[in-house]
Amino acid sequence: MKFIDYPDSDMMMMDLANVLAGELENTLLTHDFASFAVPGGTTPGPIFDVLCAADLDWSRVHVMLTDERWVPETSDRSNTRLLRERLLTNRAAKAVYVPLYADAETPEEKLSELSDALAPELPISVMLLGMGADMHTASIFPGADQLDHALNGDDLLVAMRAPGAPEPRITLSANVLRGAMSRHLVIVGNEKRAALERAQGMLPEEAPIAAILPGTTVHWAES
Ligand SMILES: O=C1O[C@H](COP(=O)(O)O)[C@@H](O)[C@H](O)[C@H]1O
Repeated sequence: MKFIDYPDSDMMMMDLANVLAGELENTLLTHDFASFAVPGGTTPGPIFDVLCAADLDWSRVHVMLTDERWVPETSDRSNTRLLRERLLTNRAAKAVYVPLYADAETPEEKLSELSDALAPELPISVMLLGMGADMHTASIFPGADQLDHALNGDDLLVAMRAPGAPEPRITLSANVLRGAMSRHLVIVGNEKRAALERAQGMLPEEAPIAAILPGTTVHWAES
């Protein structure tokens, strides 16, 4: 794991957006398309605001979420909504979007359909992850009903429910996350830094982020 400590989060978001744009550009030099996985939640919005204006051939960038909350796009909790409002806009409006949500009561009903659409996009070319203070990443939560399946199974996508998540989730499995050619984790604040430090001495069953850390570049700013 490589750890980069930034003077402030504005600088971090700007720098990281440029790093991600550079990696996508490099991928497009040698591949027909680049697959790009990003988190939802409260952290990545400012990165998306910069990245969406990057001068890239976005029509060859396939954007997907690392995980989704099983709520319609009209909900404030929808990660898809965040993406549409802040990443898939400006120049990046030309990107191909690979959904992790479809209209159904439960994620299980759409798992096989969404997995089939995801398979041709793998391995992920460039990935950005987030992390909660409880050490979950994507939607792989400590205490989740399908934790072992998400950490150790071969499926691409896993549907799960967890005490720390107010709604059902769908998440890329640890296997898919670890397969990404380039892996970045972005976190802000001392609470998450301390959680990350603790996670390094823990099993993935207690601290799911630990399953993805080897080979990942961590970007951190205090505030
Ligand atoms: O629920 C989620 O949480 C994590 C962390 O979110 P943050 O608000 O603490 O940045 C996020 O990475 C994940 O995509 C999201 O669904």
